Amino acid sequence: MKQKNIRNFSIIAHIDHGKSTLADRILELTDTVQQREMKSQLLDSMDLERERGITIKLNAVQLNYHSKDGEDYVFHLIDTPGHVDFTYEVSRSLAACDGAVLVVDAAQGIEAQTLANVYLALDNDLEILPVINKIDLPSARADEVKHEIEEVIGLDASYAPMISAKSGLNVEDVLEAVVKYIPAPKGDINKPLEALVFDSLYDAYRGVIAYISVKEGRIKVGDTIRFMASGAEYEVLEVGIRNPKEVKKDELVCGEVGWISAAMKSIKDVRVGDTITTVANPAKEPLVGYRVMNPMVYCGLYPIDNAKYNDLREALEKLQLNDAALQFEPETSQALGFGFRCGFLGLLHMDVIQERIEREYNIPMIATAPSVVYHAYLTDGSKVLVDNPSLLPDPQKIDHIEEPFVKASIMVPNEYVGPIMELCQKKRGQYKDMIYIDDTRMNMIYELPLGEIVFDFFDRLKSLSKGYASLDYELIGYQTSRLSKMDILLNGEIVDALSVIVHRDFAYPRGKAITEKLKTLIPKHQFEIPIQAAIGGKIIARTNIKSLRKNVLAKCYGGDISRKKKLLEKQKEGKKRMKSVGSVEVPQEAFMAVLSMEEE
Ligand SMILES: Nc1nc2c(ncn2[C@@H]2O[C@H](COP(=O)(O)OP(=O)(O)OP(=O)(O)O)[C@@H](O)[C@H]2O)c(=O)[nH]1
Repeated sequence: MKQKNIRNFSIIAHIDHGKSTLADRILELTDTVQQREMKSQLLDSMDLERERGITIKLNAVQLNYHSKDGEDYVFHLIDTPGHVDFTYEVSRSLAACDGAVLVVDAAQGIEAQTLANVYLALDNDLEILPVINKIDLPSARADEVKHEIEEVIGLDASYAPMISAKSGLNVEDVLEAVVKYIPAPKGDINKPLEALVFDSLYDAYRGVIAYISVKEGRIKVGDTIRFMASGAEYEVLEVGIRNPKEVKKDELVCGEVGWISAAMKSIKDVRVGDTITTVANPAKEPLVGYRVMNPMVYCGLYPIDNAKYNDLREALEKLQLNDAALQFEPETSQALGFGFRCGFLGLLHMDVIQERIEREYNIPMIATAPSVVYHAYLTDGSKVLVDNPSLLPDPQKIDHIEEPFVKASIMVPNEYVGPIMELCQKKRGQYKDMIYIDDTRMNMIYELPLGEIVFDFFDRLKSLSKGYASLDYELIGYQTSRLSKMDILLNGEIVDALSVIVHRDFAYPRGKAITEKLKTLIPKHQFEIPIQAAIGGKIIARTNIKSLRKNVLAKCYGGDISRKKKLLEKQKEGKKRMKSVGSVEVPQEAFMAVLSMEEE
């Protein structure tokens, strides 16, 4: 295929605006494979991949399109992850493209992730092609949304296709616009190889498969390649494309997007954003944009049953094969025993991993509340990174503490601006800017501590705005804050897994809220249990869980032994998720109590 007839693009959108639906329609419209055949082929390869323990990722599909201009085109449709946790991965996937189809819901208009994605696409110098979707909806206001795109983003939307991805209406216009407006890749086949790694996955038989976009030169079977950032060298064993089935080829040349295998053992050698070149004729400079990803959020994962400790380690190791961003190391907690401290890119990443361990590996766990990474500067001049609040050094030794801050952009209908400003203030936000999107909506810009966002910020935002607010954020750096460790004592003993780092101005209300919340979550025992919150040994809040009255079962159910059994059975069921901390049985929810608190 001539390079001028290749088009490499992604679809970008705010969540639920119809990205996947449009991608499905495009797959059907391009004659790569017949619709029915495609489905069965896809399933086949998915089964195979399941057996091998890899997740199917339709991350780069090659499609053939016969355009109305009479020419044949090859499209590479590159998928992007759909969440702010994966901004870096999204940006690398976009870097593999020359253009982006921007899908905007005709009823919802522009939202926070619409803008965030547009900025990422512009950073990568992509041509952006706006598409108005869901024009079949009665609430669609396509012309207004077009106007919004022009006003807020500054794109010419006059030629934007107006489609219904659901019914297929006008979807062909999108393909024609891709041909017309998205530029062909520019590379030179005679230059040294420069191939961008934009994704990877682990295959138990072949090792790591790297997904690449060849920007300059060519890559073929038998080449010895070098990853310019990691320095790893391998001999290429296979190259190919997906259509969506895997198809092997002899080589990939500039402008093409596909995969390579080279018996690569570790995903750490194959970093997203790295540049592949050949050892024989290396490129002088790597492609721009490579970054090492560091986890932003940490939590402890502890098996409820201590005997499952090794199973948990194996599960984490397996997940890590496919997920270079996941980090973990063993840790011990006085309260919870042996477990792992795990690092994640964000809260969604954390939830996904926790869920997979429980569902796919069947290991019931206690997860501690997520924490960000604090920088503690000690009086002796040294600096300690603290990702577990219980390990914050002795206050006497600390000179000051810094915490990560994000720039948050919150898009919200006008009527909710007041309550949301109040929320941001409560969360220690610094107001930066307010941008009018149209007559009805604003984009509020705040700087907020990441530590407050990992608390209940997002849930509060959604409930205050009846679901209408959308949020996007990016890390902007570290700032000094007046922070202290707050310990929680159950029955007089500190429970290390419940320690949190709090701002001193908020310590009292938070201490009160946490103790009250724990009171509702921890079941009654045969004895009274005091719950206390303390900072540096000083108790700042306290409450009690009253003891059970004796013989409560006997009293309620008299001699009815079967009902009593049922009740005990039920309690046992509930206990699965409990961990004995000293003499107190603590349920999983309690460790997350700090996350879901209504303050005051
Ligand atoms: N009425 C109508 N609904 C649509 C249209 N396109 C998509 N939808 C619906 O909108 C919802 C979201 O569509 P998806 O394609 O899953 O959206 P997405 O952007 O891929 O969402 P994520 O995968 O969650 O990021 C689904 O229920 C679709 O059926 C359309 O043209 N008209």
